[in-house]
Amino acid sequence: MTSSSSSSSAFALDSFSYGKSLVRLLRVVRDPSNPKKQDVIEYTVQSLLTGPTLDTSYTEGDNTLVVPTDTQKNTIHYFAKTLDGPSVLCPEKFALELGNHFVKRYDHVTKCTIDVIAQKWSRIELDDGPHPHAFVRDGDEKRTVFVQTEKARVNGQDAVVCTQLKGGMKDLLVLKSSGSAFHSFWRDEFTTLKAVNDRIFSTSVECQYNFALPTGSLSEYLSSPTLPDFNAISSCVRKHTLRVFATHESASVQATLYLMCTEILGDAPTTDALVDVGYALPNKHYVPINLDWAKLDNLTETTAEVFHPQADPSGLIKAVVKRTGDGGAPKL
Ligand SMILES: O=c1[nH]c(=O)c2[nH]c(=O)[nH]c2[nH]1
Repeated sequence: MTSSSSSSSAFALDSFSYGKSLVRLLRVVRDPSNPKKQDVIEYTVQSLLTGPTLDTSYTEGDNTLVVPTDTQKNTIHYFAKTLDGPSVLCPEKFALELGNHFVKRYDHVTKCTIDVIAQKWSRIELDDGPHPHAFVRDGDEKRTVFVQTEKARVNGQDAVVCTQLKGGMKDLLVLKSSGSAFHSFWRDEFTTLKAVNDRIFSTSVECQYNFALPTGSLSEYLSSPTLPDFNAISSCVRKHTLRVFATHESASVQATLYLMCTEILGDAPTTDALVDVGYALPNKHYVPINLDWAKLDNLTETTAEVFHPQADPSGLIKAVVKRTGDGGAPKL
């Protein structure tokens, strides 16, 4: 059936949002007392707006209320330029400022989501200390932020509130060549996997954590002295992730993942602002290469030295751990 012959009453617009993705920017922040001492951040930002009266932009081609995606991109650039150093250098604060703006500025925009991906630019360390304005991309790892903001009534007043606030990281590639086992698993007629006491464990860490949501308006939260130290929490998550990965005598990816989460949540007070921590860990397989043809033993746990990195398939182990007292059985 062509669209012209179908009845429009058979359809209802169910959900919609629109905005700009892949808005890339680099911001330089100069130290006022020494302009050659600088910080940089490089962000890839996405904004998505929605609101009930925007439905006619889809159903009737009515653009009257459409804040163009180009305007959203300009706004992201404007905030990157005008926010002070501490706000722009922290991706959570940057995302919250944008989410607050889009919902506050436009009466008909009732909800907004902001995604920020922060690239890694580390200061170059020289023999005589850190360089004031030279940086190195020392890894693919990125810091991630997801913010959702909405219109609401707070203490009888119109306000913008934050309904989701997530930090995280992704693309942190790690490998350990020992200290990882996998045995005693379920066996049936489909099983060919051999149990191992020692194997290579490699994963590209993706981690996401939910911050406790502000109870009042977002404007109040952003100017509050008790705002969490988002940068310190990010460093803390990274530190525990790497420490647990390196030191845990791993029974499985699952067991290491769970320990990472509990170690992070247990690191009070640094992480008291977190309500949960979750990971998605691909198990990137390395398979010993058969060198029997050369009469070289390379296939046992103790003799395997040359491995084939497998592009695919990989395992994928995911879980979220929250503090107890939140109630409820695990969501499967
Ligand atoms: O740590 C692991 N967990 C699994 O669930 C699994 N499954 C598998 O084949 N290898 C592994 N390794």
